[in-house]
Amino acid sequence: MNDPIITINGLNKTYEGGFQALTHIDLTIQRGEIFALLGPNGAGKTTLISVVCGLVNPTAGHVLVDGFDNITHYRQARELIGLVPQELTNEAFETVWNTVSFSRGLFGKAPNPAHIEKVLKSLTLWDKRNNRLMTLSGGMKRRVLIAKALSHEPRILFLDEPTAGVDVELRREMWEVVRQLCDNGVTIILTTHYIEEAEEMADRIGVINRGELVLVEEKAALMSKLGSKQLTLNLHSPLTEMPATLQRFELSLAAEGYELIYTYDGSQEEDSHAISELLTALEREGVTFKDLNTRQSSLEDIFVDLVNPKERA
Ligand SMILES: Nc1ncnc2c1ncn2[C@@H]1O[C@H](COP(=O)(O)OP(=O)(O)OP(=O)(O)O)[C@@H](O)[C@H]1O
Repeated sequence: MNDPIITINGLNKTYEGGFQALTHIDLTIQRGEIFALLGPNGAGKTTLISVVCGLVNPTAGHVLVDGFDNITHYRQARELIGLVPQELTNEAFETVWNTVSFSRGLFGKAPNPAHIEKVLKSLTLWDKRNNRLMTLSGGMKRRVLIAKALSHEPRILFLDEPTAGVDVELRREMWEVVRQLCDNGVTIILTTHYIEEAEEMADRIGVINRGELVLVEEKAALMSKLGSKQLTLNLHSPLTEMPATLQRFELSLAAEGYELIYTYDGSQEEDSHAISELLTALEREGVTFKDLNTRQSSLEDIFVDLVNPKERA
């Protein structure tokens, strides 16, 4: 698939005061995908989407939105984008219908009640269309923000931390809404610091840390790399070095020699043979253990390694 809808080239952002929030970001978003931008607090996620949406000026670099430069052709580029901000900023006394219709007007689009109706129905807000926003639950308020962002029929939707601070049920509901939008042909870019959210939702994942994009990969490829497993044996007595007869196995020592760690590809048939061979070799060598456990590496391991490499060293 190579049908870019957003192309970001050499983007830098230094805020007044000298803080560099983005460092040379190159990124292409494909039409129709769900792209998750994953990063810890303060990594630069909001800055990046604000630059792409034309709300913050870059210090250097370019952004093309479906071929339109987002500065020289701001209006055309912006019209293609819907942005769901992080904070709930709704007009408390306004009705759902009026708020969403008004948002459409802000883009200079002629009223289109049929479109507003479709959006409200798709977000199960139709029954609430005459309710004032202050009377809605938190989940409904979030859906109103999405409805506002979709009111002018954008082809790309940015969701900035769509599920920050919401409960599990509402998170699942938001995921479902996002999936449906994607099924309707809207390209989705969401920021999150929940690994689970990126894992659940995204076709591709980009990891941003301290203003740098440190990884961009198809989720499926990333997950297949995560197949590796670790078997940890807690030894009775520590090993100071690896016995020669064990060197053919992929072993390492930890916890001052009290832990023997065997790393293997959990998806292979041969692995089970290798494990029994290892256990036999240990017995011959007189290496005994009091406990053992296995674990599978996760996206979280990769994320922690990328974002904080020293922590796990
Ligand atoms: N207007 C500004 N002036 C100066 N520094 C700013 C400004 N806006 C953001 N920053 C700084 O830029 C860095 C990146 O902020 P940004 O909001 O983009 O991060 P984020 O990844 O979205 O974080 P979070 O997950 O907490 O929302 C932070 O260190 C922040 O303090």
